[in-house]
Amino acid sequence: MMSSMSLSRMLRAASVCRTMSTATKLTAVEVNDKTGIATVTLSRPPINALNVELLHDLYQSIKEIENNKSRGLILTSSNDKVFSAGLDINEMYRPDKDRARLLWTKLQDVWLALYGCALPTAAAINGHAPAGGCLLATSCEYRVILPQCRIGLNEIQLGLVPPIFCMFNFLNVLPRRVAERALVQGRIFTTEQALQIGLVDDVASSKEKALEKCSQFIATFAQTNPLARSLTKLKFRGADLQRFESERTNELESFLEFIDHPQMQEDLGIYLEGLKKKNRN
Ligand SMILES: CCCCC/C=C/C(=O)SCCNC(=O)CCNC(=O)[C@H](O)C(C)(C)COP(=O)(O)OP(=O)(O)OC[C@H]1O[C@@H](n2cnc3c(N)ncnc32)[C@H](O)[C@@H]1OP(=O)(O)O
Repeated sequence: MMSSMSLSRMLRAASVCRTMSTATKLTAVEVNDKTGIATVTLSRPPINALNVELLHDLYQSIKEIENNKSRGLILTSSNDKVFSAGLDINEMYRPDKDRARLLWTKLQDVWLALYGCALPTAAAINGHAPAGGCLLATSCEYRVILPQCRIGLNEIQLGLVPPIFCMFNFLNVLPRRVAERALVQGRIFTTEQALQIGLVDDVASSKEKALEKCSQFIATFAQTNPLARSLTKLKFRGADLQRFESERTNELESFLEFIDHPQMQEDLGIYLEGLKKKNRN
């Protein structure tokens, strides 16, 4: 039976949170009317693998939140073990070429929207965040992770060359030599290691506490002029955004060329089979 305590807590929560009108299917957007902070929840079971549709919905959600002048954006996952498994490998293995083009373009759009977002952004990393999952988290300004998670940019272990925006994200949060070594080794870090090197800012014992810490980070800007804040952020990130724009077409073509290569297809097939075999054994 529900206690009166939990019922009143639910009623309180219901009165301050509203779902955004155009919330889409694979991302749920909830705005807290008291704080003005919007939470975007990745909701593509089982592991939030980033396919064309999830990337599309995520892009729409970020833009909608930015246009609605929320006070900040928190990114999290509906899965209690996985924040995001990164790009959906099925979109790259024996791909439909038009769809692969769309996948990469949408990944670029999401990076641009999140990395260049005018609002304060934070990630409540409530599960593993390999590859594209880590990319999303490190596009934000602040990260809180849960215990026993794994996070990192392991693209190189799949034979994929990390795109330039992976480099920008790592250079933005890690010392240069740590960033370079992590990328060339395709390192996946434990929660403790991620905290120690500064890949994440804090650790929380539950998703709720992680969300709370993210809200507290965003609240530190309550007295700051929002325009001055966003222009300062863009001054820091502007050179990366400009370089990205000048290389985005080349990066798209190299990605398509890369995944078209027979050896690459063989490697991706083996990797995917390895992931599936793990569950059969
Ligand atoms: C050209 C440069 C590109 C750079 C940009 C980004 C690239 C990428 O993101 S590449 C993707 C790299 N991702 C990974 O290497 C992650 C692989 N997955 C895992 O490590 C784990 O699945 C996990 C830690 C994310 C979750 O572990 P667990 O909770 O134990 O879940 P399972 O491993 O049992 O997975 C469930 C189910 O999902 C399939 N799967 C996992 N990851 C992916 C994926 N990225 N794409 C597609 N499918 C994936 C896995 O095979 C299982 O399938 P079934 O056995 O059929 O249930």
